[in-house]
Amino acid sequence: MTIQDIPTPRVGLDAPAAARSVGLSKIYGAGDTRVVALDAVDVAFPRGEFTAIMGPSGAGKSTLMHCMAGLDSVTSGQTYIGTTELSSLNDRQLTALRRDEIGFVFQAYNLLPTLTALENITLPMDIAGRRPDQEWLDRVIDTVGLRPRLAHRPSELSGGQQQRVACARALAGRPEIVFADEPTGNLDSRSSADILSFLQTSVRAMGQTIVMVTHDPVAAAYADRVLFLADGRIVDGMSAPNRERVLERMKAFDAALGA
Ligand SMILES: Nc1ncnc2c1ncn2[C@@H]1O[C@H](COP(=O)(O)OP(=O)(O)OP(=O)(O)O)[C@@H](O)[C@H]1O
Repeated sequence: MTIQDIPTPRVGLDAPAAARSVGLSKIYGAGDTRVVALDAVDVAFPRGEFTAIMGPSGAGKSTLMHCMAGLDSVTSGQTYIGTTELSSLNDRQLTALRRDEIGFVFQAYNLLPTLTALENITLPMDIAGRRPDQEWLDRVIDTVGLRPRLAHRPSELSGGQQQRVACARALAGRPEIVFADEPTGNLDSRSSADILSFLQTSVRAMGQTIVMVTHDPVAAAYADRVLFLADGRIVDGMSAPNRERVLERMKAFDAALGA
């Protein structure tokens, strides 16, 4: 595989993207400790699509998500959620945008231990003073299969159930986009499959946009497309992935990088 074979993801205002970046670079440190974590990345995440981001450790996957979500500042370039350019916002506006437009799912579920599952799910809306859309909330709760557990606190739930609460919380406010950083990283295969099916259903049946970082070809196969990152650049892409093709591509990729 050569760099010329690599399809460049389409970036343009004509394609409605839930989020996109233009020339996004992120440099940590300076001098001897300088690390180019992202190197002029152009990427677009179209609405209603489930994108998996893969690549070796240190490739810049988490940095890309954090910059796209306004959790980390960029060194140069622009990031957009919908049509809003994040650097144009002040801190208060950025906090509101993160709360209202973005859902997050992290490996550590970040649930509040004193709240019930339902209270955790609706917490972002409660903080924002927004009433949940009950029909949508019911749909999310039923899709995630948590109705019998809504009154339970996180400590009374299994890891898989806690992650489902985290997913439901991310989706409950109908955000423009959900960023999930290894959402199934520490779950058994059955719980992982449940979570991934739920994320996939939320995209296919409810039109959600999801970006998920994963190391797992099985998880990536639930996505509509996989983007491969290496050394802070998007170096490859794959539509309609399946486990075998993703594994093959990862091997080819390792060989090319090792060459
Ligand atoms: N706060 C920071 N200060 C300095 N360097 C950082 C910081 N955060 C990340 N880096 C560096 O930026 C690069 C990209 O890191 P990032 O966490 O985005 O990679 P990743 O692809 O998510 O890796 P992994 O799969 O191991 O989680 C790495 O070389 C990392 O060491």
